[in-house]
Amino acid sequence: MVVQAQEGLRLLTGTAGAHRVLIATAVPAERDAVARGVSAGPPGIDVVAVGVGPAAAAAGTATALTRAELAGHPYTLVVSAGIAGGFAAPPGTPIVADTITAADLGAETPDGFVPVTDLGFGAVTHHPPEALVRDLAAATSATVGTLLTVSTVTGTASRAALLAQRHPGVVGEAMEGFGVAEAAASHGVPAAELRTVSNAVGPRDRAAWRIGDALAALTEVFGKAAPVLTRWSST
Ligand SMILES: O=C(O)c1cccc(C(=O)CC[C@H]2O[C@@H](n3cnc4c(=O)[nH]cnc43)[C@H](O)[C@@H]2O)c1
Repeated sequence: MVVQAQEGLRLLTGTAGAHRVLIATAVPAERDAVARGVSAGPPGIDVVAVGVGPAAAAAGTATALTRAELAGHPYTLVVSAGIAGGFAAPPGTPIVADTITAADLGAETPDGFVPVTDLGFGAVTHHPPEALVRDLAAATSATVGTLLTVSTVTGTASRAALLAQRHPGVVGEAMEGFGVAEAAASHGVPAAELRTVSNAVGPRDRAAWRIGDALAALTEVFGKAAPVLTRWSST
């Protein structure tokens, strides 16, 4: 069911209730894959496509959160979802973030990259609730680790190696997680990130992206995750 629509923003499968989950994807194909997965599960989960990149993700997520608050049925949990590049995991693998980090939010200096937090500004990392990460990983068999948010898709082996060295425990990169988490934090709502791998992070080879496999896996993963998300958002 389409609850609300505006340019580039559609909410699906929603019901009004005390506890509601907002899932934010980048593109409509990801939204539809996730919506197929959660449609057989418990009610109270909305899926919205917010656009590609951290800025679009933050704006779209904040808009959906504000609308829900004004309508008197606020969200109690937000999830960034979609496909992702994997650092070691093969295509189709589910990955869940215990750490959501903006990998390129900072300054380049002669001594290397400096995150904005070291410059005295803002945040570069969000930590989803530990119990939620554990429960999602158990339900979906996802690999747990750091999910990076980048504004530029990694396209060389040297950049991939640099990110892996800078972020021990990294499992994947995508382009929205940090924006979604920033919007959630500004509304006092916990955030998580759950994705499936479509490609290896490294030398650019768009023809090797297994988008169909990753989207099919996304549907399966969110079918398993839906009861966890609903249960967790009501505790
Ligand atoms: O072309 C299609 O049919 C299609 C269907 C679904 C999704 C797409 C995308 O291109 C989604 C872009 C989205 O994917 C994330 N992503 C995936 N791999 C990476 C990566 O290696 N590095 C960074 N981001 C990646 C990202 O969140 C994009 O927003 C196309």
